[in-house]
Amino acid sequence: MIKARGLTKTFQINKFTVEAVRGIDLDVSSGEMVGFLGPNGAGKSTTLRMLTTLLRPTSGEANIGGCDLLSDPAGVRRLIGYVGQNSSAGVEYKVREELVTHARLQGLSASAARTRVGEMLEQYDLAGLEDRMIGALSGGQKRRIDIVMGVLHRPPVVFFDEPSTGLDPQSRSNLWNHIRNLRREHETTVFLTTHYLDEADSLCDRILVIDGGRIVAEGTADELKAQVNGDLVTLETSAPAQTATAAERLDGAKEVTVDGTTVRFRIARGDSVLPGLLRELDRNDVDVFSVRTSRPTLDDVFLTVTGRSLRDSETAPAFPGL
Ligand SMILES: Nc1ncnc2c1ncn2[C@@H]1O[C@H](COP(=O)(O)OP(=O)(O)OP(=O)(O)O)[C@@H](O)[C@H]1O
Repeated sequence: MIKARGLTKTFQINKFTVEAVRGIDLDVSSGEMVGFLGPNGAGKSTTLRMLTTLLRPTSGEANIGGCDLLSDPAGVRRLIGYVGQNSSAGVEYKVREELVTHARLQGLSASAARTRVGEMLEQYDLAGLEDRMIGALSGGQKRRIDIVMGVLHRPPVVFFDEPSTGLDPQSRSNLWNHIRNLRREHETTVFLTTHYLDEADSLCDRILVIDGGRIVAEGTADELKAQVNGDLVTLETSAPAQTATAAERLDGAKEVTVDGTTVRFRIARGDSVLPGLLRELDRNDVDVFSVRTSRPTLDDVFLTVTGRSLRDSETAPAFPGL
């Protein structure tokens, strides 16, 4: 349903060149839900804007449902819905009038537009708000209006750009249910960008990790987690240096780090090696205040494939191409 080969986008700002997207290949099947995960400035929105015909690629090719991005942009637009980062709904309009106008622009007749908007308002828990001004709605309600605007015409492919940014946890989980329903009810293909690992983990069949304009990892959440070697063991002790030395001696222990009183390391089957380590520390009069083992997360995947944590990357340079 979505196919791209060698997609690139280079921006020229004065004498600087920003290589925002550096050759991306994509194959998304019909009905698949794919997450495009990466830190700020990784190239997610630029890729999305190219795939939705909002931005012309510098090179490469792509098609959506068989319609070529460059030679048939109108065909692409008929097949897609796009929910951008910023709301496109007019804040000074009433909910129903804005949505009906939007449905009419999508080619629905006046009566079909009214019927469709009524159904969507029910479905997206917006019934009763028909005559409220959009500007006076809550963040979660506005986000649901954005989604309704993106899917009113029942497109087979919907692109979401960071759908839940700025929402509280309850609104996020509510929004996720609406995104899941799109596939359940209409077999919609969903392609979404996010920097929330839990969002990608919870919603997506497949995750593409993008960093510096390139796809650096790809797979299901489980496949990606399996690339990270071992569980993360975290200990708080009275003698961190001694604890780190003991951890380093364990067969297969990796990435041993000390941070204050906290010692962390990775090892396969962390639960089974801990008793021996704790006995040794006890024999050496080291007090252990707490112990935790955790299975790899998508954050660990990001760290493994890019060498940086996704959170640290929030402060990554704005111009990775330089
Ligand atoms: N119109 C533009 N002109 C110049 N540079 C741009 C433009 N749009 C994006 N960039 C640069 O391209 C790179 C990729 O930006 P992009 O918005 O695609 O990243 P992103 O992964 O979507 O980030 P975020 O999570 O912050 O939205 C960044 O370095 C950004 O500064």
